[in-house]
Amino acid sequence: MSGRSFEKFAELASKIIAVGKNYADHIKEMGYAATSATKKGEPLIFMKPTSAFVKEGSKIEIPPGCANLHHEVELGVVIGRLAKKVREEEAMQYVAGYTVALDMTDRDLQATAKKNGTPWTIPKGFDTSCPVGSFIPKKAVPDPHALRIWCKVNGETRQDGTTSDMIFSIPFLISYITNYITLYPGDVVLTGTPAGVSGVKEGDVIEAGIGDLSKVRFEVGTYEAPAQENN
Ligand SMILES: CC(=O)CC(=O)C(=O)O
Ligand SMILES: [Mg+2]
Repeated sequence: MSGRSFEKFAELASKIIAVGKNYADHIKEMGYAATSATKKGEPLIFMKPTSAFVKEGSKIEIPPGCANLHHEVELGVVIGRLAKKVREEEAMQYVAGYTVALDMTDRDLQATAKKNGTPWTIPKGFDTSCPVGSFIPKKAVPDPHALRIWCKVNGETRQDGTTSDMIFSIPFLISYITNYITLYPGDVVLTGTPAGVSGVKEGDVIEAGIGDLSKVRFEVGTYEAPAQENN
C-alpha cells in the first residue's frame, strides 16, 4: 500500500483472516472441551470476504433467515508489508497498526455448520459481518497484548476482556498464518474474542472499543435496497 493511507484498509482489496478460540473464557462459554483451538494445538483460522467490511455510518445487516446474530469484539491487526513465511521474532515489523473489529456471527448457522462439518463461510462471512473502526497506527499502541477490549449493546456491557488473555500471541499468529497464506498491506487479522458474546436484533446499537484508543458505534438493521435510478 505504498503511498496510500492505511486509513483506507477497509476499502482496498484487503483479506480478512480471522482467528477463532483464542480466549479460554470464550472457549468455555461456547462449551468447547479443550483450550487448544485444534486437535493439533494450533490456532483455528478462517476467512471473511472483503464484502464483509462495513464502516461506521452504515448498518450491520441481519443476514437472511438469521434468528441469532452474535457480536464478537476483536482486536484487528492491520498488515503493513507483504508477509510470507515470516519468523515469529520478526513478525511485528509487518504490522502497520490496529483497529477495533466485530466478528459478527450467525450463531445458529455456525452451529449447524459445526455439526455437519461444513465451512463457516456464510455464518461468519455474510455482507457486513466485519464492522471495523478507524486505523490506529502501531506507534500509538506500546503493547497490543495489554489492551482492554470491550463491547456494549444498547449501553449495557456484554464483553469486557483484555488482550493479555490471548492464547496465541500476535507474532505467533502472523508467523503461523504467513507460513500458509501470504499477507498483503491492508490485510486484517482478527485475533479472536473474549467471553460475553450475545445476540442482537434489529434496532440494537453496538458500541465497542479498544482501551481509550478507539471506539465504534454500529446500528443493527436489515438490508435496504438502494433507490432505483430512473433512466
Ligand atoms: C467459536 C467462534 O465463533 C470462534 C471465533 O470466531 C472466536 O473469536 O473465538
Ligand atoms: Mg471471532
